[in-house]
Amino acid sequence: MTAAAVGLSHSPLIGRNDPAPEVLAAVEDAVDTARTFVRAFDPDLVVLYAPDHYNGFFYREMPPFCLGTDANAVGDFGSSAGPLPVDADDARALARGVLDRGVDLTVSARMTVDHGFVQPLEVLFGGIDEIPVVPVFVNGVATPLGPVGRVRALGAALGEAAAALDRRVLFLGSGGLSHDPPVPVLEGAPPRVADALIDGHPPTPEQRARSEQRVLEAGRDYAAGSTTMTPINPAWDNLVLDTFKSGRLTDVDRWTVDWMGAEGGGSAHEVRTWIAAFASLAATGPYRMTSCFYAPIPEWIAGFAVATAEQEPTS
Ligand SMILES: O=C(O)/C=C/c1cccc(O)c1O
Ligand SMILES: [Fe+2]
Repeated sequence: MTAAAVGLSHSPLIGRNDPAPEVLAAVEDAVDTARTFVRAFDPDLVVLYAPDHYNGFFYREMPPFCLGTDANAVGDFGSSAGPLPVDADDARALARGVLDRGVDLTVSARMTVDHGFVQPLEVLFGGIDEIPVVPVFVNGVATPLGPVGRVRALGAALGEAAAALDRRVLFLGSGGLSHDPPVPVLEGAPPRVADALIDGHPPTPEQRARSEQRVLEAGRDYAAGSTTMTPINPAWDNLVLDTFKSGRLTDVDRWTVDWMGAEGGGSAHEVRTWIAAFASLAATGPYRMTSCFYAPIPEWIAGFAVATAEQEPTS
């Protein structure tokens, strides 16, 4: 088995509320580097760790992690809708492997996913149906959140399980780093919002348009410096990236949920997907980061990063 990892921030505001042309050009360069890396690695399976934004997972049952043996994208914010090409046999084998290693994993035979899963597939592969995937939801939005060390344990267990497959596996983490978009919060929500967060009534097109407009306006406020949300925190983002670069992944076991939220805002927990992806790669042997780009991009409400990593060659 051969493995590599990519971490990639997502934002539904890409293409809708863009930063200055020179920032956009730097992002495009970095994403191009990641695309070239992925093309050269030539994966035949992507294990995709991503969060959800109350499109597929709700408080009626909110698992910390969930692996899909089948998945369908809702098409929020203009992202692609429809089925993901899930490799169900590999998905089942990986689920068994994770459970055998003592990590309690929920399995879904009909997972619903949103832009968190779709955007990295579109950006790196040109669409959602270009490569077999195993989608793994990692809750990074809905509190309460469990210990960060359990996310590392999930990633490590899945990496060990993947090592038994005769595959070229790309572990892909979607989200982060510091950012605080207006994602609804159950605690203190008015009854209509609370019902939607618990039961997940599919929004009408008008409701979806209104909530997407709210995110767009939040991006404009962020860029104008008039936001009341937690600002992007480049110092914290660089600490997080340095942790992945150094390979000292056990450091994350000391990261608390409160500390992450205070430093990086309500959606900084999306970086859990990166932790899982790098822990999976680390479980296959020593790795090295081959590229790492970072820019604070308030227009996208994103401490935006893209990083690639490969296994150290064995001598
Ligand atoms: O409202 C949502 O569903 C999410 C918005 C968002 C905005 C910026 C960065 C992100 O990671 C997001 O998910
Ligand atoms: Fe997100």
